[in-house]
Amino acid sequence: MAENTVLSSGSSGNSSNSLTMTQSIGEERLMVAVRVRPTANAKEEKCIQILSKKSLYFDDGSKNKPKKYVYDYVFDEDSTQDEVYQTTTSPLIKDVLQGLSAAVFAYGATGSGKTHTMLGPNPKKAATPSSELPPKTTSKQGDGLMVKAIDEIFRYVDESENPSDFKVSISYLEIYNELIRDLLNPGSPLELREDNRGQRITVAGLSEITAISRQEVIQLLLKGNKARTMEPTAANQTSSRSHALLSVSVIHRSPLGTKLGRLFLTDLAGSERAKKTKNRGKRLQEGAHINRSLLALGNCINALSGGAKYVNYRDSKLTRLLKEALSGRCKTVMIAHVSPEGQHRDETKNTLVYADRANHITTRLQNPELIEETREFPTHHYQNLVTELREEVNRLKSKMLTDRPRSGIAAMTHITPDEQEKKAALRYLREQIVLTFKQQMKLRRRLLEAESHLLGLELDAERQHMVISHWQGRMGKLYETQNDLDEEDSESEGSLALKSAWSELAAIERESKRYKIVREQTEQDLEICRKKGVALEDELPERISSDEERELLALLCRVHELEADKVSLQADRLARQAELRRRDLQLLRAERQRRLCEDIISSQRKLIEDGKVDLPEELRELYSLYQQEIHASTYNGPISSPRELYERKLPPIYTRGLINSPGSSSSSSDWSPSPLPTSDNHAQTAEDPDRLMGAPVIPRLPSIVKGRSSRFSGVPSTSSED
Ligand SMILES: Nc1ncnc2c1ncn2[C@@H]1O[C@H](COP(=O)(O)OP(=O)(O)OP(=O)(O)O)[C@@H](O)[C@H]1O
Repeated sequence: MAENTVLSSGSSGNSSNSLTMTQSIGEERLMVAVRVRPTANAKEEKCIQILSKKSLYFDDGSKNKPKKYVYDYVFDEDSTQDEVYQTTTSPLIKDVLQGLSAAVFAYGATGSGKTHTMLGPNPKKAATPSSELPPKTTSKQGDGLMVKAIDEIFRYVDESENPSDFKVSISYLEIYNELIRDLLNPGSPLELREDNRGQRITVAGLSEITAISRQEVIQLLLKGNKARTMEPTAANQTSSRSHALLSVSVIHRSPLGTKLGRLFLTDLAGSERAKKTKNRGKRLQEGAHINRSLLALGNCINALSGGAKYVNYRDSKLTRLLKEALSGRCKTVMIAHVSPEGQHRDETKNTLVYADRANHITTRLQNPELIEETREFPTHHYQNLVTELREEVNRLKSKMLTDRPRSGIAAMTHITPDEQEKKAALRYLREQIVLTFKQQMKLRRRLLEAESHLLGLELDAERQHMVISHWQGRMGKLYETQNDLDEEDSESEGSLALKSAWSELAAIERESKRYKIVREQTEQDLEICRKKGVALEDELPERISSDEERELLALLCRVHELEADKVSLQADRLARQAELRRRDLQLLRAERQRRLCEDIISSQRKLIEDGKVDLPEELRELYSLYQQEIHASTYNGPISSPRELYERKLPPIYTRGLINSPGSSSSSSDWSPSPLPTSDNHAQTAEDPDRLMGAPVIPRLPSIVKGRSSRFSGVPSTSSED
């Protein structure tokens, strides 16, 4: 399935990659607000006294004077949801719509009010039901920040000149016991992945659902909240046992380019003390996981606020996901939550200290990114499908549970002709439904295969383009089409390779066209088949009145379940394959760049030696190091200095391609690189320079790519071995 980037502004999860606009527009301090929740017991002694809208006193219960803490904002017990939203989150919405990333996270001990702030007083009813609100109306007072933010984004989009230029999508996940679960499409735990530089964190298979209205997003949010792990504990009747991360992406297309802005809203689970929460067994284990990840977060905050060069984000999934929000290209707000009662003094102190440290963290803001829609594997189609199927399963299951049939024996003893006819009709219906599903499965498989094949063809085409530009570079001439080349009538190695690449390209294009038609046709067939399935399901009896009907529903459930699992597995497999192919291509590019670098170095070397320029020592060393890297196999025995390595042990950098390159009057016979190595290697080297540098032809293809070259019949492969 798709790999959706979470708190990383480097790329969108669904279909976009960042382009080059990464100019920094300055550092931005992480904004910290503290919200004090209302006291449960007014008579109880308090450990917090609010001084102003930015400061408070904390009394640690000792004889020491209360300590003053200053933050960007302090919200007192009477603060409203609206006030908190307007101050902390609303200013970020404009940035997100301009293409920036922003994050808000709620921090605090268990029961301190994080979920209340993020989701409202009743998280499982996340928002005022949409039916009660006209489409353009803002959320109600009690709604949490998540709903209010979504509301504002859609208000902006709806009021813009061209609402269709915007695309809003969301993903919602929870981290429970160090496992990542998709809240919009609950299933097995998802994997975290990061690119090879550890910069971009993605969640493989996380659904990212595009929504067209506020109502739709809020429905999704509600669905996610229902799926979230919440349990009563002694400290909080509705304790969130997981960290929840909602990501809202806004893509804005304009004549100037496409911008991607993202808002990340995080409701962290609360830190807790086993003694206080009186948790046992499963709850205790959850608490341990929660505390461990929050400890990791605390360590990151400590390191970042202290200006540490190295910050360890790897200790928990939470910190890996929050990395971008804490240190990356993101405007970030932390809302720390505290309870004012004296009995929560220790937790409150911890939170205030963390919040104080977080106040010193800075993030690097960047100009809005222009993004380019790239050829990501199109998994959203499958994710939606899986979601639909799972919803259907739930609907059918709940129908089976609520509708009790008459006893089977009773039904058997009194079968009337009318009932017999009904049974036969039901059997027929069952056969038809199964048949339609089989057909749908077949079509979906064909569609997936067509998508995968098309993706492979695109990569093949890119490979051929690389081959073409490689040879064009070597021959010093641009051939726009194969015709240009035909006119030349040359039989040189380069011309032949170019001709072959152009003809492969033409074959790939033909094949792509053919598969696009197949894909279109399959999509149409699938739609017809799907409608037929829906019509058949409509014929199902309204209420279950017999065991046969119950069995039929059970069968349907099973078919849907199998289908959902299958589609999700297939999509996952194809996405992985696509990723492997993409990596193959990256390897090819790197290899090609390496060869170009070798050519450049050889060329410069030749100039230096022809001109009898005395080499500076550093350059000699660099040559030696370079040669040692590339030709480690030619190294034979210890050496005392880099100079010796350069002069005595290693052959020169020298390629046949260079000699034949345009603009070079030299040939292998008239340029004898000097100083030549004195070792035995040299004899071989002079005779066969390609032994050293590899043949200056088409880059070597990794085996996976090679294996796929027979994708279309009659077209020769162009790997280096050809
Ligand atoms: N500002 C507030 N106004 C009114 N009620 C609040 C406020 N903050 C919290 N509460 C109430 O206190 C209770 C605990 O709050 P909440 O569930 O939000 O805590 P939490 O920090 O998310 O806890 P946990 O980490 O255990 O999930 C809830 O019943 C909530 O409605």
